[in-house]
Amino acid sequence: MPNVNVRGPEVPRTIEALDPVFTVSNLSVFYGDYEAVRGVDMTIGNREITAMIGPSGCGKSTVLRCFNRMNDLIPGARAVGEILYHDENLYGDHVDPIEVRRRIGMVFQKPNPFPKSIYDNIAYGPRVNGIKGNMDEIVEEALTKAALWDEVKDKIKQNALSLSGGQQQRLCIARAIAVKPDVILMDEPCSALDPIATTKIEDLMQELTRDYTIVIVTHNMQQAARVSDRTAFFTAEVDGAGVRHGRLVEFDETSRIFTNPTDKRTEDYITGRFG
Ligand SMILES: Nc1ncnc2c1ncn2[C@@H]1O[C@H](COP(=O)(O)OP(=O)(O)OP(=O)(O)O)[C@@H](O)[C@H]1O
Repeated sequence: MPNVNVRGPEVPRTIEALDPVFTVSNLSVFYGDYEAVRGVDMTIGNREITAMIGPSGCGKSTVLRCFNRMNDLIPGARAVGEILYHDENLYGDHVDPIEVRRRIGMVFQKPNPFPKSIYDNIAYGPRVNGIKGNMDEIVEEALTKAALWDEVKDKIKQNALSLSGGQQQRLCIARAIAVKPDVILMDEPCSALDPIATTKIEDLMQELTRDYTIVIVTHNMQQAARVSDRTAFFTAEVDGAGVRHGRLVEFDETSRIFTNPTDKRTEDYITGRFG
């Protein structure tokens, strides 16, 4: 079991990350010459929910996108440092980013179903990935796991855009599940949803954590406190030249981050004094 230094500046502490899926070491991410995030060390535990919180622009989404190499698709974006995925270098020469994105799915802030039937939204990924099996069963299983089957089973050929926002987001989660991922990344998945739809997604996350590892970026601290096992608090620091860089301030079990954080900046943020 590797021990990971937690970036708790004055009093560095260590936590033991059980069975890490990702081990991030000294990760910096650039957009062109701009170093958006600097020197991140963290581990993502298997079948855990890890939340990334912090004020706007501190690099949460940037780091999240490194976990499935989505930043590769942004011209000029570059990750430096190391991310191990199950002990393998995620950015190694032999690694296929398409396969990475199948294993490590992503759900975005705004539900983005294809303008196709509910059925075809789910079936698309398995088809293009050559997943074998009875497609009807694959579709039903994914929708069931995403807690949507009962609501849509009678209108499976209907256009997905006819669903409510919350249903569309669960459809996007079902779509991610259908290609049999290992990890699901979620970038503010509830920010466009009402409280009831948000609760459904949060309940769903708790269910999904039995089978999947989840990393979520959220602006909602209560959400991080409610759903996650570990929390990473990021902030932006201004360097001598006046340039802002995202930094990971503190990473620990969620209960500790919210009750007894090590760093004053974390405390100020979670108590609402900052951000
Ligand atoms: N595609 C891009 N090109 C250039 N700069 C970018 C790009 N995406 C993000 N940045 C910059 O990187 C920094 C971190 O942005 P990022 O979106 O990761 O932060 P965040 O913490 O997720 O913010 P928010 O909470 O507002 O979504 C910001 O200064 C942002 O302007």
